[in-house]
Amino acid sequence: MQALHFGAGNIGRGFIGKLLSDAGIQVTFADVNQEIIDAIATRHEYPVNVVGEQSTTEIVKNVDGINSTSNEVIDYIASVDLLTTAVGPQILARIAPTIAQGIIARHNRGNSKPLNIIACENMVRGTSQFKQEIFKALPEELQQWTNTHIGFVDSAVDRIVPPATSKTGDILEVTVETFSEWIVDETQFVGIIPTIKGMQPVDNLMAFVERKLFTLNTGHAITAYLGFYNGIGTIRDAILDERIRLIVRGAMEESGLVLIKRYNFDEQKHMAYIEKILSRFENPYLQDDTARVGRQPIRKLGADDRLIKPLLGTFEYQVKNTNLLIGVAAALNYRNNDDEQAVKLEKLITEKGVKQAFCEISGIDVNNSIVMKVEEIYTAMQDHQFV
Ligand SMILES: NC(=O)c1ccc[n+]([C@@H]2O[C@H](COP(=O)([O-])OP(=O)(O)OC[C@H]3O[C@@H](n4cnc5c(N)ncnc54)[C@H](O)[C@@H]3O)[C@@H](O)[C@H]2O)c1
Ligand SMILES: O=P(O)(O)OC[C@@H](O)[C@@H](O)[C@H](O)[C@H](O)CO
Repeated sequence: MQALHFGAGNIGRGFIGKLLSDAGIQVTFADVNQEIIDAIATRHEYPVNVVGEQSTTEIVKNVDGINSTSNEVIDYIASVDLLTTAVGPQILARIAPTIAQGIIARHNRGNSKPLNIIACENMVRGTSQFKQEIFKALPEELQQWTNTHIGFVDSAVDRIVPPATSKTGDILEVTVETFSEWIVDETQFVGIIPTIKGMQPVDNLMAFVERKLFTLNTGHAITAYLGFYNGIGTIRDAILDERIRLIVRGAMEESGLVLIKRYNFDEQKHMAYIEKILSRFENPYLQDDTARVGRQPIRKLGADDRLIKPLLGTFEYQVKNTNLLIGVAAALNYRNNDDEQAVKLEKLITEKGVKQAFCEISGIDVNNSIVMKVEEIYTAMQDHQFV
């Protein structure tokens, strides 16, 4: 089996590429970072440090690399069996026209073998959104053929992989936590579902996507924003601060009650899931900066993302939301001149006021009672009358 993976970054090398390669699949990475691609194409292998109480270094072998803007990519798409991505949600629309060209080439070459596409991004049904972008660039007469021969498989991915500095200066070396979870929607594959150790097919993906995004990522983001607010640089140090931990746990419990009601999760198991996540944030073997986890605050304040979607759920199911509201206000308080979206957020708040800025970003109606509460907490934080 052959796979083309877009994005040779942390998750690409440290998680998805590794699982595929471990399963005996020939993986080619496509990336815009020429230095990384050259290194992969020259060495055909790289080390992954799996760190925890028992740390190991594993070598991912038999991999290749190509520049994602080269024409060669089209040939790959025309022939591979699996196409995966871990590029970031904002990049999917950018690479969609290339995928469409590859599909056209696949069709024109008479390749009717199944191809499955899986976007491994922190998004709700990211592959389905990717499909829409790909279809915008496909001629109408090819759409039916594409629906028959190509599976667009949604997934949930969970493994904390921050950028790490290699002691030997190896630009391909990546450091990952021991935990990993890759869940895919078994109902969306075309052809036989490949057996890949560590990839779990399920028939109720939405429950898994929301459980992960609205627990781990909700808690992670709030840890990052409250950490930043308190001048703390790493997720571990932030979550070890008792005041922050209380709010983060509280926010995960609030979103948890929504999830329990929505998906009928077992309450005890869900609370254990939250505790496990808190211990993962504390991982002493990883250095994860609050700036990485807080990156792109406008995306994170979006209607379908980790802060607003669970907050709206608390109204739907009539559960408490004090801590989620603090998380949202902390996100609005995030300032980082190295983060394009943080700069844009600050500008929007300065120009329009926090209320208007928040409503524009989150899609929440200005008359919704949430808005006033968020504004109150935001202002208290601005006046340093907060944790
Ligand atoms: N790092 C984590 O802990 C983690 C865990 C789960 C999910 N994710 C998700 O995985 C995705 C990737 O995150 P990451 O942390 O690996 O980011 P990253 O920045 O380390 O990797 C992204 C890679 O995509 C490449 N890229 C950018 N534009 C491209 C293009 N046009 N074509 C090909 N490659 C391109 C970049 O050069 C980079 O190598 C995100 O959606 C993130 O939310 C990350
Ligand atoms: O990648 P983002 O920006 O959507 O979110 C930042 C982190 O919360 C995220 O990368 C986690 O580390 C990851 O989702 C763990 O599985």
